Amino acid sequence: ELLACDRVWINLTPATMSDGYDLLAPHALGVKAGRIHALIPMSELSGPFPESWQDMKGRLATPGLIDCHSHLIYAGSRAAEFEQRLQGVPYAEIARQGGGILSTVRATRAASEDQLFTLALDRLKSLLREGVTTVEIKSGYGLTLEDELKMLRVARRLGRALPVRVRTTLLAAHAVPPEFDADGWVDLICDQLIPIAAAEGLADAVDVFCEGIAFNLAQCERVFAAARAHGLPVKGHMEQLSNLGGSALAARYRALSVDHLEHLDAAGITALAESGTVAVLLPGAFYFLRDTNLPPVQALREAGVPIAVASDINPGTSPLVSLRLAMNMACTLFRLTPEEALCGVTRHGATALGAAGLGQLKVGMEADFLVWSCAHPAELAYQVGVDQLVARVVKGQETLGGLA
Ligand SMILES: O=C(O)CC[C@@H]1NC(=O)NC1=O
Ligand SMILES: [Fe+3]
Repeated sequence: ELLACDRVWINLTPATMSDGYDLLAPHALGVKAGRIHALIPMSELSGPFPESWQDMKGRLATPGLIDCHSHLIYAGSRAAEFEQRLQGVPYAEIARQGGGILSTVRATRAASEDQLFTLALDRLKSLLREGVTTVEIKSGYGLTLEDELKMLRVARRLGRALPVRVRTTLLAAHAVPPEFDADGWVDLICDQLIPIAAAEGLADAVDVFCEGIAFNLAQCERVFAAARAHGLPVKGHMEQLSNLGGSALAARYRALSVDHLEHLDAAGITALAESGTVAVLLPGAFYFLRDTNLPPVQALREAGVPIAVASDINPGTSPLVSLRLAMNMACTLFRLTPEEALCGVTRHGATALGAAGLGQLKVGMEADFLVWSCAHPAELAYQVGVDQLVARVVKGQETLGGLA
């Protein structure tokens, strides 16, 4: 089996993530045509081994990390309003002064595709260096037909430029642009933007911000129905600041995921358990907003709802460009275990993107895996800011060299 492989790594200690860590004894891992072709215990092999088989000396191996929720592409900065907020200026006042999402919208509309690409590239490289091999990137700062499509094109271009899988999400229902009222903007999303994005293959999913300051249940349902009509799966920013019943609506549309969930209730949890929708926790926004209303983690566990963790990188509520920091916060703030946090950025992160072949070390899965210098997988959520990657393999190709 191993002799048939394009490339072989030996003496790996795999955390397969197929059921919790599922930490195995040392194995050999063989890759063929970008997929895991063999995963064999070293105890079943006897040397001498071919020179080309790379000896990883017993080091920990995990699936590539999956950041299933980011707003990585944007121009401008919200640092000034961060400073104002810390000085006690209320959100409403900042919004009245033109701050908030719409200030990022103005800067993103004014930026060219090239400028947005260059700005996002550095953020994306930071994620890749800490082990992210798949990232979801949303639109949502253009808020015109052309600028939303521009953002999705930049996302697709990022996936071609770097050794990473990019999943794109149309989040035009992120905020109401100044030129429309909410219903008028939802009309354009449903009648023009979703059809074009689907026809041009620019969007892998459609997302909404279901909130009092954004779009109501009826408007979100119109967007979901239009997405379904064009064969696109849906997801939603749900129950972040209040409970409009967004998660139950998303479950009715068999959404891939619902995200944030600080105000999720029992009815929503029951609906998610029935639909198989993933609960994506975004501790970066909770932390940065100094929120105190915790998502119902224990109730989600008891209902068997899969829990994922993501960065929610965005300039307003989570300017924290690190998935491992999000893992650490999911443990320290939301009391996930390190094992749940790692599952949340591998197997469950893959499910939140509908990416069946990703997120586990198993024969037949995509050959996206990482080799670490740390001894135990719990360290990945425990420690932040230390470069511990020894190898980063995407589609069976070693990629760390290209990220220097
Ligand atoms: O403030 C921003 O720029 C985005 C806020 C961000 N978007 C969303 O739907 N929820 C959030 O916290
Ligand atoms: Fe978000």
